[in-house]
Amino acid sequence: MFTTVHNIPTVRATLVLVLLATVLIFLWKTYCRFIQLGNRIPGIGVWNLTTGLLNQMPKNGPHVGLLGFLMNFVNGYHGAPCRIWVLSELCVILTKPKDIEVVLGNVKIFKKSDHYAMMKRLMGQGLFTADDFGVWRRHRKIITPTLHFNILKDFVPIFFKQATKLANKIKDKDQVNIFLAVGLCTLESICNTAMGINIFAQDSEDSAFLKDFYSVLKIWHTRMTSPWFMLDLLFNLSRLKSIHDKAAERMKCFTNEILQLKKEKIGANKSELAVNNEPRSTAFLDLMIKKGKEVMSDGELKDEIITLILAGQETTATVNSFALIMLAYHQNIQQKVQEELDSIFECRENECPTFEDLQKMNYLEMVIKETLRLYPALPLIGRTLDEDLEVNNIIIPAGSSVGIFLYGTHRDPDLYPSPNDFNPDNFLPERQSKRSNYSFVPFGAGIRNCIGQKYAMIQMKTILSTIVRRYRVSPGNGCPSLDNLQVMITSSLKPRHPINLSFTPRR
Ligand code: HEM
Repeated sequence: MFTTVHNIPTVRATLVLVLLATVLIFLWKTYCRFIQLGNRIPGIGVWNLTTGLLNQMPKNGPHVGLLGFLMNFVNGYHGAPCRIWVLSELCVILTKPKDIEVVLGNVKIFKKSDHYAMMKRLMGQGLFTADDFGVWRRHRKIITPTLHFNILKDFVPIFFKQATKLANKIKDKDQVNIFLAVGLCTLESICNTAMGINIFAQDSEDSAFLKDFYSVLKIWHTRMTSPWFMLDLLFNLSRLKSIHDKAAERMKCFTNEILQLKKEKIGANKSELAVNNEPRSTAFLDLMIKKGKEVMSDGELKDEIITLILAGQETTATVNSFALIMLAYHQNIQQKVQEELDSIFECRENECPTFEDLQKMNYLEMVIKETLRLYPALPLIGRTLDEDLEVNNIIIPAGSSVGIFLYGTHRDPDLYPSPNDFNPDNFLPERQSKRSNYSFVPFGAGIRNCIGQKYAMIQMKTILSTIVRRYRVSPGNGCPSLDNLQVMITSSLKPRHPINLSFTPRR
């Protein structure tokens, strides 16, 4: 009897030890399997994040930094799936349409990869970075109708007003830093349409929201171009973190103020929901408050508005700017765009396009698509796998990240002849129909595809047509030939150096 009582703690300790050993053996076996499967995929390992990665990032050539590294890397494997071990993390890069389809066409692959963590600090559970399927699905259901064609139609005069402001600013300048000028125009457009307010970004660069917005983007840029800051640990110890977090907090407070103002107006039963005397009863925020009263909390609404602003501003600024650069360097293509616009508008000089006018801009649409092919605003998208996945006879183990390098896909010579040349004819209907849907994925694909693609196309057509109707665009100083154009990944795709363009009035 005495012996048995005395032995109980020993038996318990033994059981705990056995359990612990079993768990450890299980984890070890899983990890060994993860490493074995990872090593079966052709590729490289990066064991030294600072100099190891930096040495492999090209400083010269058309694609620099991480973008250049990825281009060289996938070309080395002729587009077949290839892996990079970054310390103990496994990332498999895909570029071929049939491989991309396996990932983006699979509704179960929902989670974004870790490289979205930086954006998640600001966007939280907003659609772009959400990792909770239930929250994402509920929000997507509420937001999708707010981007319906009938609502987007009403945005054309807003885009036109901002494009005209941009066109007027250009008039007085000899050289225009195109990314800066277009970025302010798309920021104002998205604040107008998402929140129903003006931040006067194009009138004065003093707006607090504008400064915080650019401060956040600059820090994202620094993180994407400095491998040591990609590590959360080092970033969190740096001064940049507090600058980032303070700017992000102020942006959230600003959004919250707008939200509360609008809610008060709805509470007071005022039909006019505008702030800043801007009549915008169709802004996304208004629609989400009205529709999602029961289902979206204030925190969720804030995340979604910040998400729409960040996801909608940078991307459209990038594509509009690259499209103008391409037109400047391809005068024959610009001529064709101008002829198309002249035939649509005839003598309606400087009038706002109607929605029907936009539908007739077929050649401009091909120019935009070709720009999206060569310069996709988001060149790399990623997912985390919860389960093993077979791609092209290779097993990618659960726990890995999959990077879809769509910049590489869009420049694959098997899909596009002379892939680095700017040729809108690539999007003639007969050529397009011969390619897989997954050979052109600037807006992603599958359940997490871009919710703003129709918005983007309408906004880009309005802005570009407004500028090209008024001006002949040509290369500015400092970038005499396209051979000097170097692009890189920051938060989105950007030229390495500022690009200036000149604008000569047509009439
Ligand atoms: C030329 C412009 C644009 C491009 C190239 C673009 C590209 C993309 C891509 C590639 C994705 C998928 C990301 C992934 O799979 O991880 C995406 C998602 C998203 N985009 Fe866009 N986008 C553009 C414009 C916009 C605009 C104007 C808005 C909002 C008004 C917007 C809002 C979003 C949102 C909310 C998501 C996340 C959707 C979800 O996960 O449910 N985008 N975009």
